[in-house]
Amino acid sequence: MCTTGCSRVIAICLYILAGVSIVCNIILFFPDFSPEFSKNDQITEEVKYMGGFIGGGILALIPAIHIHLTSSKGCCNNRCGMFLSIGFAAAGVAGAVYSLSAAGLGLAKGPYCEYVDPKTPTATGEWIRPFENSTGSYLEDKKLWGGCMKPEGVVEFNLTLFSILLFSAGVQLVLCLIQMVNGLFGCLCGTCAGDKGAVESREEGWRVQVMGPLRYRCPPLNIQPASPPLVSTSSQICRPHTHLMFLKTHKTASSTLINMIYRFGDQNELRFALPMGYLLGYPFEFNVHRIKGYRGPGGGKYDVMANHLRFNKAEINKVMHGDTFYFSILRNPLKLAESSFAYFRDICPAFRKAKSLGDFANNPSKFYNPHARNNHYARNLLWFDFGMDANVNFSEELAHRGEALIRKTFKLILLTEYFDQSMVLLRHALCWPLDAVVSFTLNAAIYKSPKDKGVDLSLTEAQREKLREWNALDWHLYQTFNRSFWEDVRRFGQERMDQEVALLRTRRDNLAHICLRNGGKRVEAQNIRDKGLRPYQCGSIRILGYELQPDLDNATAQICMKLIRPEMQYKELLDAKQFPKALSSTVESTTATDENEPVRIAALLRGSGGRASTSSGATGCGRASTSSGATGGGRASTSSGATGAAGRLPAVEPLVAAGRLPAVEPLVVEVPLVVPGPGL
Ligand SMILES: Nc1ncnc2c1ncn2[C@@H]1O[C@H](COP(=O)(O)OS(=O)(=O)O)[C@@H](OP(=O)(O)O)[C@H]1O
Repeated sequence: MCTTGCSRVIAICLYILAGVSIVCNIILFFPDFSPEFSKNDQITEEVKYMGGFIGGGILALIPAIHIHLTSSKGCCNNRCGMFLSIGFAAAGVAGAVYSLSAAGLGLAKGPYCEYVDPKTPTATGEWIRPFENSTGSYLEDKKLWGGCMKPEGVVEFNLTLFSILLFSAGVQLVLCLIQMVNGLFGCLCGTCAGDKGAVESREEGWRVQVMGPLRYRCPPLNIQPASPPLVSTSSQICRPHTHLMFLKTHKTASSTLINMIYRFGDQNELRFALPMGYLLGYPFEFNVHRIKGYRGPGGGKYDVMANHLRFNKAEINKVMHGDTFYFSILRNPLKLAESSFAYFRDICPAFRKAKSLGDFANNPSKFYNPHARNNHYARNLLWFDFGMDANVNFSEELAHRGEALIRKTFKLILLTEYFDQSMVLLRHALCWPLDAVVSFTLNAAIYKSPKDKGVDLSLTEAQREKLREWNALDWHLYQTFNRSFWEDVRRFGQERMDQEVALLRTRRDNLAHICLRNGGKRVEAQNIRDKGLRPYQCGSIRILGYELQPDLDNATAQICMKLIRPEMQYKELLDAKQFPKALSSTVESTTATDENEPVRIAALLRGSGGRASTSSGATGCGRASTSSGATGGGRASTSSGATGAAGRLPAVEPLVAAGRLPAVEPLVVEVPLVVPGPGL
């Protein structure tokens, strides 16, 4: 029997015994079943102590109720409930001892009665406790009992009821002691329900258990967390997550990540919350009306939300499933500032006014107007993307509050600098196959090339420090989530992590060898022959892409294309798939452009060589709305004939089957998705 079952048996026994004790104690007030003797104060002190009522009754009932709750679904069927049951059981022990003592004394001293000594039957009776000093020996000599004239049969009455009380208090004592041990086991080892009943969150190392209107605080116990582990073990059976919300933070490798998410969703027919253009209302806080085709509360939930948006939990909740897995990625704010400075320089006034990143770092406030449009790219950009006010002064309290808010919702925070380790954690958290998280670095820029005049990103140590201070809220997030990240890695196992990272890298090398020209050397957009594979260019910075190996057969080309298809083209492909009738003109007519989004993608998709013109009045690199220039609703054509038509493209298995790619052991998947296997 497990701890829960044991609790149930104990609770039921305690209920019965408490009831018996209360009834016996009450009856003891009425010898000869008459109220007369109580009225005349002709009952013993032991009855008046009410050991059976208070000790064996009330003090046993309270633990019984709690112990019962630990055994049934609800508030207390968890480690915390079990821990508390130890205290309740201790109260039960105290009650039982009290009842036991009162009953023992009552038995030993005998009843109060009108007594006539049997040796002198003619004498008149007097109200005394005739056996008070007999230390219980009167119980063996029944002849003495006859001396008690009134109340009639009081010795038997006394004997029976106190014996019952004595017995039940003894059993209660044993039961409560057992529950103390059982509670300790339940607390250390978990209940049969595996703590499912509790709604738990972490707060300063204390676990808070919400129990209806009550809140229990349990001391931190040095035991494994009761919640399921973040990562699965290789032998664990798990079910792939298909409800995802990825907060696509800026300049953090989020385009590489979204490629994986697109691939997986595409492969498994997931429903995406797609933007009308390329942003879900960014930089304004997310609002459900930014989702293309949103039909109101009855329009059903989305499986995946991943495009750039400013986080707004309440709105996101309206359209995402309750079990959605929230995750995001952070980057060292200094590296992020370099990337952001280079990429957003043309649209962010604070950056534009500065001669170099170092110049900006020397005195950011000189260049920064918090009210100017697009200046959010210049300060605490991560904090801003998470939906918080990035312009407030740093304080420890604020930083911790922001951190706590993020922790409350986001199950996993990845790090750009440890991208491969992040992918291992992610794939285990999501129960995805290895191939679903193999990727090539997308959206990478080349700076400091002689051609990139004007983008000087060099920093002195003092300037670095100033930038850290300027982005203090982001710096706090990065540091704290960096710590948790490595705690997760430690829990996962460093050796296991190293093995999986090596496997992931080998897989990437294999795929690069098969798929990519020059073994995966990155190429400037205008040199990519297949115009559909040219990445979007922003401002004066060069964003690199890849070329496919020439002479790939059609099936292989289609597999490989998915890995390097730039974000916008992939989004258009998914859009065309999800809104089949909304090809070209229809898409265009139903698409409202975000106020802040420039219209530049058309040139890209038409294949103008990558660098989008800003002459259309476009104000920035915010990923424009689609246009009729999107070939076939965004179906980027390729020179190799892999058209990327809307519909499912083959996964990597054909490459494995053909012996070109080694097989890898997948996680054991409990329920296969629509299409089992790697999500390429
Ligand atoms: N796998 C991997 N590992 C490490 N770094 C990577 C990876 N993939 C992309 N990147 C770098 O991420 C930067 C682009 O970030 P985003 O794609 O998030 O940018 S965007 O906000 O969507 O425009 C960009 O950084 P910079 O080159 O410094 O600008 C990319 O090089």
